[in-house]
Amino acid sequence: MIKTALIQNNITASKAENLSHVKDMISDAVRQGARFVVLPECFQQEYAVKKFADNAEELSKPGMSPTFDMLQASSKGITLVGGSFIERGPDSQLFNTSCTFEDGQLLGVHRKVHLFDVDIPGGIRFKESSVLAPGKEATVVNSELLGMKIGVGVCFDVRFANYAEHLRSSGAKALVYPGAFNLTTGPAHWTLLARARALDNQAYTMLCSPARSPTAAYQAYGHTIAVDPYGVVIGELDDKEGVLMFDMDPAYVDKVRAMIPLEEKRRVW
Ligand SMILES: NC(=O)CCC(=O)C(=O)O
Repeated sequence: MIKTALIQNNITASKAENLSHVKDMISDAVRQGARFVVLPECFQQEYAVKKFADNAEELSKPGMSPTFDMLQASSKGITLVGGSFIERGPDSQLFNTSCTFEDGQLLGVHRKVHLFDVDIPGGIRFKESSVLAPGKEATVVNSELLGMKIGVGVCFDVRFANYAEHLRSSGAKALVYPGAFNLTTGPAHWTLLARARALDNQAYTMLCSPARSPTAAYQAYGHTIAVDPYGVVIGELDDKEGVLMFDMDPAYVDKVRAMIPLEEKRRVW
């Protein structure tokens, strides 16, 4: 069994304060036995197009990313999907980037592939692509500590069934999406998408959101959720700060895949 903690943190206007707070939340979860920890999308800054460039950090230069450094230091003895933060890439392009660490080592870097561009009258308008560039790679990391492969996407990536299918066919037994849905699409689609990705791929599926901040321009939906490979919701938070802890059993993935052998039956059209 893998004790897993999905952290749903409050976000303030101070990046330094957010980093220190999340560092403490990770330490608490580890003290409670967590071996696998997941953080939300943009866990250290407000999710707002106008604020992306000011908060961007370069990964390529040692010491240039306080977020990278905090995540690396916090991953001692555990596996950590470090939510996401805005990365300034080698050509000054900005990416919404998720770094996964294991015991101080960087396991993988996922740059959000599908950017969140929507226009829902009376609901929400958002255009990530006005400032961010899309990543090009799918990301599956091989965790030695957990003895399994984990597929990583960021938020809007969860809407694309073919992306999740690619992660599963690359060996992932768990699909992890740091995310920050909103009050329009959250109630409509968040739980449905988590269950759909889990059921289609017979994989543990986790969507990890920041808590809702009533004063922020972008109201995150919260509702961090974990679903098992049979499509059953293991647990879901409300919109307040909290930690969702549960046990993940990689053998249960094999069991579900053996009981309902979708891979064997799959036909390509
Ligand atoms: N941060 C995001 O990608 C938000 C995605 C979202 O809210 C959606 O409805 O999709």
